[in-house]
Formats: sequence, C-alpha cells, structure tokens
Amino acid sequence: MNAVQFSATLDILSVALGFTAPVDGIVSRHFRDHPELGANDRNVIAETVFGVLRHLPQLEWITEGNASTREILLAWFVGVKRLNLRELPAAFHDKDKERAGQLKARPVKDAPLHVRAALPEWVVQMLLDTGRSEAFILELGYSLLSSAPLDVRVNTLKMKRDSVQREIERHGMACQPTPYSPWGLRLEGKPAVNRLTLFKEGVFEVQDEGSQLLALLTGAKRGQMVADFCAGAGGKTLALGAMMNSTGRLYAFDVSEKRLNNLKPRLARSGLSNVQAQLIASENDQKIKRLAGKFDAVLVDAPCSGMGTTRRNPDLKVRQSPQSVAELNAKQSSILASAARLVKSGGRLVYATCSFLPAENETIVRAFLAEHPDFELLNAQQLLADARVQIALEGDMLQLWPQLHQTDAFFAAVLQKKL
Ligand SMILES: C[S@@+](CC[C@H](N)C(=O)[O-])C[C@H]1O[C@@H](n2cnc3c(N)ncnc32)[C@H](O)[C@@H]1O
Repeated sequence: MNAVQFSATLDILSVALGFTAPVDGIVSRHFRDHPELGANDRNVIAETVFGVLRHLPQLEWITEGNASTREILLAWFVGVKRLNLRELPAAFHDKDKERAGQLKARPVKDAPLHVRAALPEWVVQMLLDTGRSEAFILELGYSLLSSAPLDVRVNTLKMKRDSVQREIERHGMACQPTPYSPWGLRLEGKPAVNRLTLFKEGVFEVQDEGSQLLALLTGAKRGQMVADFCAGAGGKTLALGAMMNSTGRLYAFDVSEKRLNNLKPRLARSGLSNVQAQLIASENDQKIKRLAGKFDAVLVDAPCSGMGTTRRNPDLKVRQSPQSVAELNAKQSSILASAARLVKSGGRLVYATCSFLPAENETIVRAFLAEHPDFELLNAQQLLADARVQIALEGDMLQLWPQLHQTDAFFAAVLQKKL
C-alpha cells in the first residue's frame, strides 16, 4: 500500500468507524471528491476499508479496545494480513512498528468464539440459543469475511441466459450460470458490468442469486395481481415483472419516496409495462385497505438487520444491536399482518429478509401463523423443486447461508391463504 492509498484509507476509516452512515456511501463520496485516485488505488483502498470493517471484532480484540484508527489499520496488517514488520506499508513509523510487535502477541485463535467468528457477541449468542454449533458459527463468520461474488439476473423478457453469457464473455468478462437461480450469471472478479450496453438496455440487473430465489418463491405468473410490499429500489419487483412476462398488474409499495424514485430508471431499462409504483404512508395506508383480498401473490421483503449481507455491508455488525432487532421485529410483524390482508384465498404470501437471525425470521412467521389460522406454511424446498431448482433445506422455510450456498444469508417463508 503506497502513501496515497494509506492516507485515503485512514481518512475513510476515521469516518466509517464513527458508524453514523453506511460505509459504501462513505467510500463512494470519498472517491467522488478525489478524482485523482486511479482504478488500482480505489481497489486497494476499498478492499482494505471493507476488510477492516468485516474483521473489526477481531481487530478490536487484538488492540484491546479504544484503539485509534491508525492502530486498527496496523492490527489489520499484522493480525489479519499477517505481514511481518519489514512488509508493513512505509507510512507506518518506528513507533507503529513497536506497537505491531505487541499486537502480534494476541493471536485471534486464542480469542472467544464471537471474536474468532468476527461476529457481534449477541449475534453468536442468538445462534447458540437456537442450537447452532460452534463449528457452524465459525464457518458462517469466516464466509462473511470474504467479498460477495458479483451476480446478475438476466431479464428473460429481453434475452436468454446463455445468449447473455456469451455476450458478456465476448467483452472479456468470464461468467457462469448460477447454481440455483435459472436467471442468474456469476461473474469472475468484479468487472464493471454496468458499462456494458447490455446493462444499459436492461438485459440484466445486478442482483445476488439469493435475492432472485426469493422472487421465484412467489410463483408469480402471467396475468396475475402481484404486490411487492417493501419494493425499495425494486430489485425483486423487476424479477417479479419478468416472471409475469410484463402482463397482469404488479404493485411496488414502499414508504420511501427516494427508494421508489430509484426504481424508475431501472424500470425504464427493463421494458416492463405492468408495474405500478405506489408510495404508502405506512403498512396501514388506506391504499392497502382498498386492495384487500385482490392479490394472487404478495412479497414482503421486510426491513431487517441486514445481518446476512455483512460481506457487502460489514458496518451492520456494529450498527445493529439487540435493541434495533427488537424494534425491527415489531415492524416486521406489523408489515406482515398488513400485507396478508391483500392476499386472496389460495394466494401466496412470501415473507423474506436478508438475515439469518431466527428472531426476525422463523419467530415472526410462527407468531403470524398462530394469529392467522387462515394461512398455512408451504414447503419452500418443494416449491423450488417444482421450479426445477434443487436445493436441500433444513425445514419448510428457506434459509440461505453464504458458507453453503455462496449467496447472502437470505430467509423466506412461503404462506398460502387457505381456500
Ligand atoms: C429490504 S428493503 C427492500 C429491498 C427491495 N425489495 C429490493 O429487492 O431491492 C426493505 C424496504 O422496506 C421499506 N419499508 C420500511 N417500512 C415499510 C412499511 N411500513 N411498509 C412498506 N415498506 C416499508 C424500506 O423503505 C425498504 O425499502
């Protein structure tokens, strides 16, 4: 790491470690304000910043707490990258090197489980409480320490997956069909796919394979009435619209105008004409009440801790807490109950999160089922098999794990309103 990269990394980390804003935004802003940084500089800086945040529980343990940003970065090079003193970036002074010697004396292998797994202690406790073994937790923690693969979803309205694969490869970017999603391609490395004309023409969208499977579970079909209740910028809306072959009606609800606005350019690229974006004031908005009982399928991609996405959003390990999860739980139950009113008899309700915490997954679904005897749980593995996706699941619900499925840790439960 050269002096320019070192100083930019320190600057970004000193803001990011304040945890007042998401790290990806902080990194993007710094790069925008510093156009002099080249592509290689940006790669080195971003990899280091994200690496440090992913490993933060370990770095805090190595430095014994209250460390400066510089010391955290030193612990990253010594404790994680395992550089010896001669290999440290030249920007570290003799005094830093003296400290580096002390940091080496605290190897992570001697640390408590949550430190070794680089997960918050409360997260590890929640997993232990629901019967997960130490080995499982360590594998999960390690898998969340690497960067996520770059997956795209092919817009099958515009082109077939194998044709898109050939086109992407023609541009010198290697990719393979994803193991589970019938629409996915996984790219090698992190090429700038958004520069390709195919992307600009809406032939594919960047989307984690797990996210694609959640849309698939709705079973949305041509001519149906479908709702994406927490549509955000519409990652799943676009997948649903393509499943419906741009027919029927697809409502994209969200309480955030900004997020719904971000859906607009994506919709324009996609060529979908069946989507109606609707801003709602809350899950109990009158618009929802007026549409009660009209939908064949409703997807609730609920606001959640995002704990399953910490490869991409490592700061969530610090920004979330048992209190924030408890607040989310109340919201999740309320949104699910409200969205359920939209579903017609025989219709499907998919509750999903990008989390592996049982408190915001199975617990919410079990409580919903106890209060709504008119809904029953369907077997997600069977539904996926019916869609020719072979995946072994532990029970009726879908929980994806990065260490097993190479996706973010998405969760989904498929509920059906009884006839
Ligand atoms: C996990 S994100 C959705 C991501 C999106 N489905 C996608 O695939 O890109 C959760 C969304 O729920 C929205 N949300 C929060 N509270 C809500 C509520 N009461 N009703 C509907 N949407 C809500 C947030 O604004 C956010 O966009």
